[in-house]
Amino acid sequence: MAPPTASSVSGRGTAAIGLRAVTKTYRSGTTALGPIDLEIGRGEFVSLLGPSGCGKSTALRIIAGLAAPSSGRVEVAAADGRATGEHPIGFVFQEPTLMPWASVRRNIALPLKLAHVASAEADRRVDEALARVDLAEFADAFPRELSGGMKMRASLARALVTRPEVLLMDEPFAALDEITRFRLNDDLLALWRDLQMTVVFVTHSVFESVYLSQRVVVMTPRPGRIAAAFEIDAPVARGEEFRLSTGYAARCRDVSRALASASEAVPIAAEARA
Ligand SMILES: Nc1ncnc2c1ncn2[C@@H]1O[C@H](COP(=O)(O)OP(=O)(O)OP(=O)(O)O)[C@@H](O)[C@H]1O
Repeated sequence: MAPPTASSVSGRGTAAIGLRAVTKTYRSGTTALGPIDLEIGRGEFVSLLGPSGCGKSTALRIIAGLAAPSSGRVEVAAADGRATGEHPIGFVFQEPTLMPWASVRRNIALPLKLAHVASAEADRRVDEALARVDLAEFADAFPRELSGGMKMRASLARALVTRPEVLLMDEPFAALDEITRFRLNDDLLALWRDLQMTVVFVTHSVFESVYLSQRVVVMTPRPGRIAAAFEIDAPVARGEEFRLSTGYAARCRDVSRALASASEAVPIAAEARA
């Protein structure tokens, strides 16, 4: 596994992430991605939306430095002066991937333990992360004692404990029921505003992408390219009122149409070959 990339994009204004003509072809011969050019501003909330298998996770893994691009360049800006155990990038996966034999507290502390953070400081930061995701009361519980939504909160806390500037989320709420998903959407937006992180959020859901994002990037089927991008020019503070508004419905319709037309743009023969 390649170490996470955190080279500077200084000189590009407020960009946090830059993908320049990035492609990815796996050793199996599958071309998953690109070329993709994408710039994401510091503090921006961007969703990558596309059909299954279009390369969304691949793009996220490349940004995280968990996979290398086959060609092109990836730049992730990171402020200098990080303390031990801090990391510019946090990653939340679709599965909470908690250690079943360890308490919530020990699961969240894991990245700090791996970074040899002193235990008093680690305890302080774990407490802070637990409070942020509203799990303080469950610090000593084991994952099997948590609901799906709580497991995902624990997974989110584990990503926050390293105080990332960029949070990458790969369909984190896809397996949750709708009520829990809505609640976590709102909690995530509150965290994003409070912590002023840059968030890149992968989802299949048009509704979720429009609700959460400042910008929705629509991808084509594999190999994933950018088919369209939509600025969601709604107030940063969203909620039930936004979800029920005609503006929200209209934006969802536009994004949905773009997604459908991006999918139709791929010739059947090319699809069959891919
Ligand atoms: N490690 C790998 N080796 C070979 N092929 C891979 C690997 N990872 C992903 N792929 C292939 O690359 C393509 C894109 O996969 P990726 O997981 O990035 O898509 P996705 O848009 O995130 O899909 P989904 O929405 O279903 O999670 C798929 O065809 C997948 O089979």
